[in-house]
Amino acid sequence: MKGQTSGSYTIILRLEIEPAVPFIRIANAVHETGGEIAAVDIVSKSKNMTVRDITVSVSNAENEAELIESVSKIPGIGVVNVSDRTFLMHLGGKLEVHSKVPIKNRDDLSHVYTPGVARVCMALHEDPAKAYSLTIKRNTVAVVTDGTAVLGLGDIGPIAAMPVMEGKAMLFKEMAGIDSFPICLNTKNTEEIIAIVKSIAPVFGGINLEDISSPRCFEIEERLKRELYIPVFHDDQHGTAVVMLAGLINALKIVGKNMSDIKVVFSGIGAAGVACTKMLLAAGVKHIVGATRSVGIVHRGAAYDNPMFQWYAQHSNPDNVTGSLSDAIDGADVFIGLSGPNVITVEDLKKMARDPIVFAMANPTPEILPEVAEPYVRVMATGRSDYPNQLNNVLCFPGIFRGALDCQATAINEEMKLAAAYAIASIVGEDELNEQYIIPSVFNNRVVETVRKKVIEAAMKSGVARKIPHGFA
Ligand SMILES: NC(=O)c1ccc[n+]([C@@H]2O[C@H](COP(=O)([O-])OP(=O)(O)OC[C@H]3O[C@@H](n4cnc5c(N)ncnc54)[C@H](O)[C@@H]3O)[C@@H](O)[C@H]2O)c1
Ligand SMILES: O=C(O)C[C@H](O)C(=O)O
Ligand SMILES: [Mg+2]
Repeated sequence: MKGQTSGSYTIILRLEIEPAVPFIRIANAVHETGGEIAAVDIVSKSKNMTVRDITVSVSNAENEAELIESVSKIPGIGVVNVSDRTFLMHLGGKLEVHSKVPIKNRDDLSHVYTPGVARVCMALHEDPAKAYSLTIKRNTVAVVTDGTAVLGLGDIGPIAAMPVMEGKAMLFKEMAGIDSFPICLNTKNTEEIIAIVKSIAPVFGGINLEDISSPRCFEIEERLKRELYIPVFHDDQHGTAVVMLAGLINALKIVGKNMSDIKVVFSGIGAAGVACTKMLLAAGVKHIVGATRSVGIVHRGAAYDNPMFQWYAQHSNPDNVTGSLSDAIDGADVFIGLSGPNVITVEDLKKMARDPIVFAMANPTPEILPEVAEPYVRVMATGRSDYPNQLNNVLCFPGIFRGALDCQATAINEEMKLAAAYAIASIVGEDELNEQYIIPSVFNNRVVETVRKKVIEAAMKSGVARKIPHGFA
């Protein structure tokens, strides 16, 4: 099946090629099945045979199978092996632990371990606050999941969640120098998760909850925030809301509309959808309508099992309309997707108000693909790195935790989140802003530093900072 290829789905075909076979035969077979050749390398060459590695971008698994079959049918070609670049990058996992102090001799050992270590233990026993200077606590964050809402893949369990959590830990380190590691829990029980996180908290300077499904995620976070004295932050709620608001602040400048006048439609009222709705209400949006696959448009008068839907009905949908997502989208200025793949169509987009803004943020497959939506929208964004305007919580969590850890904040509060959103939005200058550039790149090295600075200022102002970092008065 032909489709849009993606840099994130790349296979390497190792081929034995007889001398009589012209390379164009292979190139044609790849092209005709919708693949794109990214690189060609020679592995070995003899009189009778050349072995080459052909790196090809494909669109999906079906496309991959079709392409391999087509190439293997060419007379004089043997497919030796097919490897997947993404899988290769996961071999052995993506993280390891390094020690900061060399242990070369007995003397070193006697300081970092028995007997010297005992004196440090007793100093901490007398004053546990010294953990911030004498242990890894001040720079270490736990990435905690139960594997119930992994990206848009749903409840795939704690083991299958590992690659995402290792990825988050890598991003903490690479972007903000924060040490973190994945804690994937084999329980979905709210009380058990709360108890486990509280029990492991002594090691950590902060807790990043990740991919825990709603509505359990709301209670887990609320309770941990109340019962722990370190920042607890559910990334899918607040990281997403911060980045979405940053993107919307800039997108509205392009279309010349105000927060207070727009109608925003949400697909997905889970962790991310609810937090983004709360963020927009705080930013002055008055007309929000939310819909989910299970209950359609959430409205007053209906009885919902999910307590968050009751809250949502009270705080949205001013005209109390009923129906499906497709009904909700009529006349909307902004669509925000935090649900699942391909839930809206071009027909839905055609019903939107002038200059539609579409944030299709479900991962890995958005609510509508940019190449399908683009002719009908003014500003398009997704959560992915292979399209312009990547609205992904990675723009927030490294910087917001960097700031919180550096001032030893007891919490990450509303003021800090709002400050982070405006900080991210401000990185795109007025002269740079355009439909394809509403949000800075994840690789823009000003993001983490700008967010950190604004978050520390907000933490100090709102009274949650326990330490004033250098350069802040
Ligand atoms: N871009 C980002 O930074 C970012 C951040 C967080 C979440 N997300 C994406 O948002 C989505 C929801 O995440 P969450 O943490 O809120 O999960 P969640 O489990 O808390 O909520 C999921 C919500 O989406 C709805 N939904 C799920 N699949 C659907 C489908 N196929 N069609 C219609 N509705 C569907 C559910 O009914 C529910 O309301 C995921 O796809 C996730 O990848 C993106
Ligand atoms: O992991 C991501 O890419 C973003 C977000 O946390 C998600 O769950 O989709
Ligand atoms: Mg997530």
